[in-house]
Amino acid sequence: MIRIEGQPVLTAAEMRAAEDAVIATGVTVDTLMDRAGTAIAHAVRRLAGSNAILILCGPGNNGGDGYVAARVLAELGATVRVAALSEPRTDAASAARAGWPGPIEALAEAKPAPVLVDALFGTGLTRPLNGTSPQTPNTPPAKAGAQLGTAIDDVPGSPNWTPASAGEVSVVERLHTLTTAATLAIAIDLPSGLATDSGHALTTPPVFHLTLALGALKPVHLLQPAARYCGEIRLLDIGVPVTSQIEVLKSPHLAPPGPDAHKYTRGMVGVIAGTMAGAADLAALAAMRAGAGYVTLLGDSAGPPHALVRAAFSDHALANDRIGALVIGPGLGRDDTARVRLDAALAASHPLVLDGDALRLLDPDRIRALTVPVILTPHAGEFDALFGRSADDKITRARDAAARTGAIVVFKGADTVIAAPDGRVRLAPGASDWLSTAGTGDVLAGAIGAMLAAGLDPLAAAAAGVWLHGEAARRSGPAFIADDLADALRSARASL
Ligand SMILES: NC(=O)C1=CN([C@@H]2O[C@H](COP(=O)(O)OP(=O)(O)OC[C@H]3O[C@@H](n4cnc5c(N)ncnc54)[C@H](O)[C@@H]3O)[C@@H](O)[C@H]2O)[C@@H](O)CC1
Ligand SMILES: Nc1ncnc2c1ncn2[C@@H]1O[C@H](COP(=O)(O)OP(=O)(O)O)[C@@H](O)[C@H]1O
Ligand SMILES: [K+]
Repeated sequence: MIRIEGQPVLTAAEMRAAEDAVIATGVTVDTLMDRAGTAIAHAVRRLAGSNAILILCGPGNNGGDGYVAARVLAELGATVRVAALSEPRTDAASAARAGWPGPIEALAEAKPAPVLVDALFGTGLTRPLNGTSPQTPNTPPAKAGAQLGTAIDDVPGSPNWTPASAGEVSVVERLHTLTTAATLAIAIDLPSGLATDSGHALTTPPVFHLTLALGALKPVHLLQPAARYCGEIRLLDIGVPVTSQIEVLKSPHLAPPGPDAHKYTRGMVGVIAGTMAGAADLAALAAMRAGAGYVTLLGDSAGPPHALVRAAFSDHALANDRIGALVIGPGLGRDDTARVRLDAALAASHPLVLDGDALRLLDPDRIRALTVPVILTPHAGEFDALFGRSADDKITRARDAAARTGAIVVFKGADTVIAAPDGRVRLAPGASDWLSTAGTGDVLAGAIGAMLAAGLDPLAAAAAGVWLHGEAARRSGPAFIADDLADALRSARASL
């Protein structure tokens, strides 16, 4: 089981193409399935210990993986049962089923086991399991068992399919019941019911403890709301080479200061204050705690820390050519003073982190015209205001916005997506939900400013800032405030 940091992320079609490329070299689908099932069996064996295992197998190759895993688990001495939704519909899955020597129970009647393995549907699922229309994006997890529908013997989308009537047992209901009854619930490739590429739930699955991704991570493992059904995610190698412009965020390489360092070599950050001084203070504090050598706050502000160099806002102060990054937007306001300060900041030729109100005062064309490196850090509301609303997935939207503006776009949220104009993307694995408190975005802007001023290239700076921010939140536990988060950047940095 491989940890996910830094791993490439592939869409369902890209994964199929990667598999096809291997198949074109003479490796059979059955061999790939055998590798997947064997890797699953060894992972499940390690996790399950001596507990009994129930594997639910669907009609496609995800189900095929389940049959192979069952056979190998039995060979390893595990207590394992298999329950099937229907007959296999692919040759490879049929062969895998034929290789399972034990009985096959009907899903409708299967009794729970302490360890539940969901091999019902994987990347092939394109329709809701219950035949209803897809859920709206970003619907939070519903209560287990909330979506009912598919009859065991009828497969949605098939000519004979009809919605379940009273008395019939639905696939989704069985999946919820058996998963909830298990002490360990493991999804194969992805929880059945989720769409692979968009992060949407086609049908609400139960929440799993662990998902074993086969061959590569997929967007479903990182985008919300899908990611929160996956639990912990581990990758299994199935011998299929994969590359992608999209990667999971990984811990940055940040060198500590050397003996020849001084405050300016570590990076000078300018933070421009506005109507809400606290927000700029937080960004400045965060830049300091993330490791900047010198942070100056331009505008009205008071109070600690004493290490923060405060100065009145002026074109002269802005012209300091030691400034390696300018952060503008947190608490800036949208009044005439804000506009004047923003104009001056854009004219000052320093690399820019544009956040909060600065994003409300700008349009994509004006950002595109800038000749300095630019990092945008919109939350969903700011993103919609700047780029318009869209039904596209979050990766596509962030990429399009980066291409349109020529800037690095950090599209924030519980699933932060970082996109570069050349198409490279970094996906942050689920950060603490306690980040949903005022001021944490200001802290992120400051942390990214510190990374940019330290000389990292803009994509690396954005990625390092998001990583430090997420790690600081993890270390802060529950109910922290943005001030605590800024302070915790220090221990996040120390952990590297
Ligand atoms: N292609 C390959 O070479 C490999 C694929 N692997 C596995 O194969 C999976 C993908 O296999 P498949 O493409 O067969 O897809 P799935 O196993 O996800 O199942 C899709 C099957 O269900 C049907 N279906 C789609 N939507 C449905 C719905 N709403 N209700 C009922 N049936 C529905 C489809 O017609 C198809 O028969 C991966 O997730 C992975 O687990 C692995 O075995 C590794 C090798
Ligand atoms: N539920 C959540 N889980 C993880 N991270 C979150 C969640 N909600 C918000 N965040 C993160 O917290 C920060 C909030 O930023 P923002 O909305 O700009 O807040 P503010 O303007 O109050 O500073 C972003 O970095 C975002 O990615
Ligand atoms: K599955």
